[in-house]
Amino acid sequence: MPRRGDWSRLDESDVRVRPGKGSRPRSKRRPEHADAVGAMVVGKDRGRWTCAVDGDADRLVVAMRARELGRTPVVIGDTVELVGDTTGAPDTLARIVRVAERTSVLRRTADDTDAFERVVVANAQRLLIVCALADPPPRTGFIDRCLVAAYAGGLQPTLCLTKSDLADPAELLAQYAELDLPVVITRRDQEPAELRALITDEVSAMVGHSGVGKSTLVNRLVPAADRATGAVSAVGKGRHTSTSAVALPLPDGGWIVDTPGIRSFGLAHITPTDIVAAFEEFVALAEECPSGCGHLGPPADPGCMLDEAVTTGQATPGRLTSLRRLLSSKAGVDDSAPKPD
Ligand SMILES: Nc1nc2c(ncn2[C@@H]2O[C@H](COP(=O)(O)OP(=O)(O)OP(=O)(O)O)[C@@H](O)[C@H]2O)c(=O)[nH]1
Ligand SMILES: [Zn+2]
Repeated sequence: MPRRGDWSRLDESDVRVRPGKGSRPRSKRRPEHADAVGAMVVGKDRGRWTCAVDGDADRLVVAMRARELGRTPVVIGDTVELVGDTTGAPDTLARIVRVAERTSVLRRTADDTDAFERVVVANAQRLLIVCALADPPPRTGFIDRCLVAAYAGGLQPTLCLTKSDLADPAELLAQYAELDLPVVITRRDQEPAELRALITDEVSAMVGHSGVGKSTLVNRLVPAADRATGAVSAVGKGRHTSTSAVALPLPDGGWIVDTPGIRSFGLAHITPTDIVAAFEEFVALAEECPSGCGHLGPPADPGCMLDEAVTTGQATPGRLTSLRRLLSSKAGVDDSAPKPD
């Protein structure tokens, strides 16, 4: 359900996974791959990818990247084609020969040794932003950055507020009321039925600070997590949490992708326009703004037209405040990134 995002500005690595066009002849190997099987990447570990054939969690195959793909990034959630031994029998290894164009991308910020922002999850429909109502206290700065990353990457953001036995959600909810976000509230001692219903049959990526209760939720949602992830990664086992993302199959269909390695999101390439695109009632006015307008309003952007939407009643003041908060979270320094585990 990628509703937003400008796919013409993907990073260099995305370009290569696009289907070839133009006059270059198709690879000679292609007929050989006529029997390739489709699969979804559900795990990644040291040059090996675990793939679910036809998206079936019971048909896991370990694969390597075929040489012809070069260094084409292959990430969790990617739709790939496999050749070779795709039985999934022990000690077999298939080859990934194609990676489909992505419908959404969740990026993390490059670390010090990385020149580029990296896609960590592809094709997820939803970003579950997990935030505890207390212990640790909610950090709206982090939530806002997650929202920006979701809007820009084409994922539907959803707020998942945990530990409702410890604090009342009303105050936090009020801050997000204008965003039309799906919100679910959970607590350890209750079945997360509402959340389960929401994410079944979808691919959801999950993010949140350490200690907010992600593992507690995942164990509730995916009782068989260990079995399904097999050799690739052990998520939900406390301190030994892997730093790479892994997709876990939901019992009634769909996948949840835990992203323990994400400390902050790649927002560097996101423009104010990308964020405004998620706020439909402001889109037309934003086009009348002076070029380069950051849409923050005075004093930063004195010529900004967005206030006009409020004056004319097209938008509520709360929507504009919410939009500008997201715009400044992108512009500002993130002081609320989760610390490494
Ligand atoms: N009171 C209360 N405590 C909870 C709730 N959910 C989780 N906890 C506790 O919060 C602590 C952290 O929960 P985890 O599920 O390990 O949190 P996490 O987000 O997976 O943390 P990392 O593994 O560090 O990323 C544990 O002691 C949980 O028992 C809840 O709804 N209410
Ligand atoms: Zn403007």
